[in-house]
Parts: sequence; C-alpha cells; structure tokens
Amino acid sequence: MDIQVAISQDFLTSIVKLPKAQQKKVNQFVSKFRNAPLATGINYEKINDAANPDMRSVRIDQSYRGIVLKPQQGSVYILLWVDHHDDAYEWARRHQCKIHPKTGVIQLYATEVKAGSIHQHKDEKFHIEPEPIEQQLSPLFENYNSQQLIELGLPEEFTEQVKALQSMELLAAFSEKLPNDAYEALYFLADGIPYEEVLEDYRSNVAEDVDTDDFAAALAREGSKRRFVVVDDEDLEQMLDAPLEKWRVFLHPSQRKLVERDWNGPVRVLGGAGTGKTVAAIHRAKWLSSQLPEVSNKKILFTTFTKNLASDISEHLEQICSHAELSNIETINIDSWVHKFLKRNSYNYDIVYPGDTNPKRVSSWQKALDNKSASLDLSDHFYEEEWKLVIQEQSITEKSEYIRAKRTGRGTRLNRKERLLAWSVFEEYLLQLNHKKIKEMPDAMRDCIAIIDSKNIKPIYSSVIVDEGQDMGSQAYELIRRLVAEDKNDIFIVGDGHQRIYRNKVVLGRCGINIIGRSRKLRVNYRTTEETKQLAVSVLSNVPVDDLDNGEDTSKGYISLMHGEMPEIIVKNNFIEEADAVVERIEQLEAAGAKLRDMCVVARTKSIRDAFGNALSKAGIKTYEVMANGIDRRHQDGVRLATMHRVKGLEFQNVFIVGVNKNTLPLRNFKSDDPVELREHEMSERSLLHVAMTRAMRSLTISTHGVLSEFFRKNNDLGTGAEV
Ligand SMILES: Nc1ncnc2c1ncn2[C@@H]1O[C@H](COP(=O)(O)OP(=O)(O)OP(=O)(O)O)[C@@H](O)[C@H]1O
Repeated sequence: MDIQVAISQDFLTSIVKLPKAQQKKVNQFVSKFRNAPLATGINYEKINDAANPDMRSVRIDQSYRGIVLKPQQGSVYILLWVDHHDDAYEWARRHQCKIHPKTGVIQLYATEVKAGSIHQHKDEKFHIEPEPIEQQLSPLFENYNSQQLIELGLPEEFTEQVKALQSMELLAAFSEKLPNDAYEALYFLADGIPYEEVLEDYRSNVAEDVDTDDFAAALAREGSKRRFVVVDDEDLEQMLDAPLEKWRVFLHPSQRKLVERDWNGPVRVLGGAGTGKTVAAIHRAKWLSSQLPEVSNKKILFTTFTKNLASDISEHLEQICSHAELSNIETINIDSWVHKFLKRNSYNYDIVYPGDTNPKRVSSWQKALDNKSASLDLSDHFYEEEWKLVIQEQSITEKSEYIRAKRTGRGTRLNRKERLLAWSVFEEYLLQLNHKKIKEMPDAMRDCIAIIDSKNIKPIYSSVIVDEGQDMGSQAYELIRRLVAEDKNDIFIVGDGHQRIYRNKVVLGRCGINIIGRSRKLRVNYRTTEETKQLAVSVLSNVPVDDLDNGEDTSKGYISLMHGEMPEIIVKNNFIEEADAVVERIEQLEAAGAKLRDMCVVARTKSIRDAFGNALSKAGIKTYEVMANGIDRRHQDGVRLATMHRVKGLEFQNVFIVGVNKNTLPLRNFKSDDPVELREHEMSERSLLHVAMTRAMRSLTISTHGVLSEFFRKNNDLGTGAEV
C-alpha cells in the first residue's frame, strides 16, 4: 500500500514559533520523513495518556519532538505539531485528532475543558461575564436536537455544553475548544442561516457511511483539505519556505468548491471583507490556466479596478503558478487594459475620468456650467451627479434622449421643461470634450466595444476573472462580455457591495452576464479579528447593500475565526495631541516587535494624511506613501501612509485610521439639500470607512480630535426618498 505523508496547518504554525536554528532542523527532518517515514533513524515513541492513542512523538534533536498521528489502518502519517520535548508531549495530551463520524472530515481540536473554563481558561483572550440568572436568555440552539448538531460536524462530547450556550459571545468564547468547521456551522446557524443551507455546506461531499478509521479517504475530502495536505516533494519545499502563507495550500472548502471545476457560464462570488475572494480568484486563474492546452492562442485575463491591487495579484500568482501557467495569465487593471487596447488601435483622444482634476476636463466642465439656467435652482453638484449617473451612464448624446431618460434613484425630480433647460450644460460639455479631443473612461470603454465590433475582433481570452467586481461600472462589464465568448468558464467575478467606494452600481444581467444559478458566497473572514469585523460591520448598519445583480446582500453569517484586542478609539482635544497619541502607539508596537512597514496610517483626505506624515517624520518615524498607481515595495521600511481610497484590497498588521472627525466623515465636499444625494453620499462614505477598517489584520486604532464621526453612533437610519 502507498505510504501517504500529510502535514497539518498547525504543524507549519508550530514551526514558525521555533528558534531559527531549530526551524532548519525541523525542515531537514520533514524532508527525510516525507521520503521514508519508516526509516530506522525515526524514533517513534508512545505518549502516555495522549488524547489519541495513535499519536507518537518523533525525535527532531536532543530537545525537540514532533507529534505524528499514525492511524492503525492504512499507511498514513500525519505530522501534527512540533515543540520543545515537554511542550510537545503536553500538546499531545491536550489535542484530539479524529474523523468526524457524520461529515467525514478530519478534525483537530483542544480536548481539555475544565469546569467553568469558558470564564477562567488561562489562554482566554476576552472576558465574558455570565448573565445574571434572572435575565438569562434562552439557549441559542434550543430548536435543534443533539443529533442535528452532530450532523453539522459538532463532536459528540461537546453537545451538552453547546446546547447550554445562550449568546453569540458565549459561543465565541467556547470556539477555542471546537474544531473550526463545527464552530463555523454553529455560528451560521445561530446567526440565522437556515439549517438545511448550513448542512449542505458542511456535509456536502459525504454520501457514504463514514469509516472513522480510514484516514486516507478522509484526507481526500474537501473539508479536511482546509487543514491537512498530503505532500509531494515539490509542495513540501514551498510550504517549508513560507510556512505562514497558508492560503497557497489550505483553501476553505467553500473556496475550493469555486476553484477546481467547470462552470457552465458566468459565476459571481460575494463575501465580506477578508473572506478570501482574491485568494479564490487567484487559485481559479491557476486552475484555468492549467486546463489550457500546451500551445494555446487564448489567455486568461485577470482584471481588477486599481493598479496597485493588480500588481499585488501578479505577485501572488507568481507564488503559486508554474512558469507555463503564469505565461497564460494576463493581469492588468481594467483601465490600463483600455489604454493599451486603444493605443494599439491608434486612438486619438486623451482619457479622463468624470469629476477628475485633469485641467482640460475641468475647464470644459466650467464652460459647461456657464450655461446653467438661472431659472433652475440646481447646485453644481447636482449637475455633476446628473452627468455621471444619468447621462454618462446611459450614453446620452442628444436632447431628445435626455427628455426620455430614466432617472432611477435621483432625488430631485425634473419635468420636461426643466430637463430641456438643464440639457444646455450637458450639451456644452459634450461639445467641449469633442473639441478638446478628450474622452471620459466610460466612453473610452464604449469605443473599445465599437472597435471590437467594427473590426470583428474575435474574443482573445478563454476566461476573464474580475476582482473588486463591485467597483466596475456597466460599461466595464459590457466590455468584459465582448472579450470572452459565451461558453463554460467564461467569466468569474468576485466582489462585495459593502465595499463599493466608486458608486458604480451595476446589474450584471443587463450587461449580458447571466449568473443565475451560479452565485456563491464566502463567509469566513481570514484577515481581521472578530472584534474588528464587528465594529466595521456596525458602521454599515442600515446601509442597503446590493449583490451586483439587482438583489440584496447582507452581513448575516459572516464570521472571523481570530480574536484579538477590541479596536481602540482615541479622542483628543486637538491635532497635536492626536498625532502624539498615534506616534506613541506606533512606538509601543515597534518596541513590542512589530515592523513599521506592517503599519498603515489611513486618512479620509490627502491633507490629513500629509499632516500625519509630517508629525510622524518629526517624531523620527520613517514613512512610505501608498501611491495611487504604485507598487508597494515591501522591502522598504516605513509606516505606510494612505488615503482611504488607496487601501482598497490591501492589508496591514496594524491600521490607524486618523482624523475621524465629525466634519471629515462623512466628508462634506459639496452643497446639496437633496436627501437622496446626501444619503448616497453618506453610504459611500460609510463604505470607505468600512473598507479602511477591514484592512487591519491584528490591531485597529481609530483616532480623532474634537468630536468623533457620527458613524460610530449606533442605529443611524438613512431614510430614503428616491425618484423611481
Ligand atoms: N484559505 C485560506 N487560508 C489562509 N489564509 C487565507 C485563506 N484565504 C484567504 N486567506 C488570507 O485572508 C486574507 C484575506 O484574503 P483576500 O484578500 O483574498 O480576501 P478578500 O475577500 O479578497 O478581501 P477584501 O474584499 O477585503 O479585499 C489574506 O491575508 C489571505 O492571505
């Protein structure tokens, strides 16, 4: 029988905790072990009172031991942990590793549950006081019997304790004892996801009766692959080289289900911040590329909204793809793609963005505003929005089209006469753009489509992958539709309406992208702690969020498995005090071993960012600005400085969101009394803050001087009032 050697994620985590010299020895041991787990030099020792009698210790050197699971049946060896001799033995006594009898997944979890330990365990990361008896709530899972909970993957020994839990907080505190899959399933159930849906996700690939001794079969199940991998020599070297980069090997089953399969048409994947959408998209690109014939005239296009995210994605693809796979993938942000394509087709226009600071565009717009009718009481901001959301969006070039145009979602109503008067502004702008030979990006995208159609250019890609899909406008999607023939695996879109910061609302179905029956959701946040996630979600309370296809999305069933400190909110009297407090925190973190380059100071405006940049420099702290279209040179030291728009898609260990003042968030950069415009503006400002908060991996600090932004007040009702 073939010998199989598998490694658990925890084993890699435990390597990272060892001193460097020991790490090298472990790597050498693992390479040897992988090739010959039965070689005479491997000293297997039985461990007295190990939680699982099939656990053995193996000798790394005089002081260090590895823990291996060697099940009785088959020829499977699973490396579980490595540590100093006594600690390794203690670990083996406190951890169970077995196959769940219902889901068939290999679960690894702590076994020791002392009486009352939810409140007293020494590793406890947060305190939860029991509710006073008279106020006790009813149990979270009172509507389910033990068997139903076991079906979801709960180990039988925990059923009584789980059934007694009365709040999400107590469930979270108990999670340290549970296998991750069981905790997720219970959390989703408690958060309102229907039982059948949770069952479908957590028992999906077990049709047969589970043989709880057959580890070879269990290792092949999707649920096990999130934590265990059977290694071949190639994988092993990569894993040991970068043991912390778990995303390269251990996909969550919900991610894996998206990646390695044919889809019968376009797919849309939603998921809150940090749920591994980009990771799934990167693995998808690799898989699709590996499916292409050796000599192929088609490629995979991986596109996204911003340039710095595209360069991040390229770097990640390089980490997991072979040379051949990489050569079939073109990674580029959509605007750069448009520029390149038009240049190749001798396009003779400068491309600008609606509302940007390009001098030619600004002067054109000023000339257009000179034509405002005195009899219409509409602000400049109104005209800007009308241009962007009605005229540009619907590609209107004639007065008659504007009279008939749909103005869905616009607050101020305009009758026919008012539209005729307003049109003079837009007519002049169109003339100016034409005269100065400039085009706005949405028009440039339409021109790409016109060129493709007129020259009858055949689709050049076999698949298109879109990241940050919530920020692409309808013209971008119409263009993407032309770039790939309607076929299996044609389009794969990942996005999150909660993070929309460019107000490009889209309905995929209207752009020729039919996702019906191929829509999925990722729910497990791998980036931020649960504490940060909860605060970040709270700033979006009551914000209606769409699903990119005219439906609604929610934050229900969105979980972070990591816990940490509560985000800190610092309120000071003036800028100097606020800056001093931020400097002090940065210095504390650095003294505790954090690297400056893993910290980011984020501000709503460039001027606040620069003011903090100066304050940090004055305090002798090196800084590095995250540029709009730049690549973050990770080896360069310095605290990252960025505006909220620049941190989209990125992540940092420690995030400081500064200047979160009443007058800065929401930024009141225009005058309007239109309730719909104000509401839309507030929604995108909340999303911006949400995006910035969800960049934090370890710690989040929010600071202000004066009055803190109203976004941290609970239950802000946004109201409505739109033209329909
Ligand atoms: N299966 C996984 N195992 C370990 N880490 C993972 C996994 N999937 C994602 N991650 C990590 O979680 C973090 C977030 O992943 P990713 O950037 O793909 O999320 P996202 O959903 O695209 O986030 P956002 O929408 O906020 O930009 C990254 O640090 C990534 O490496």
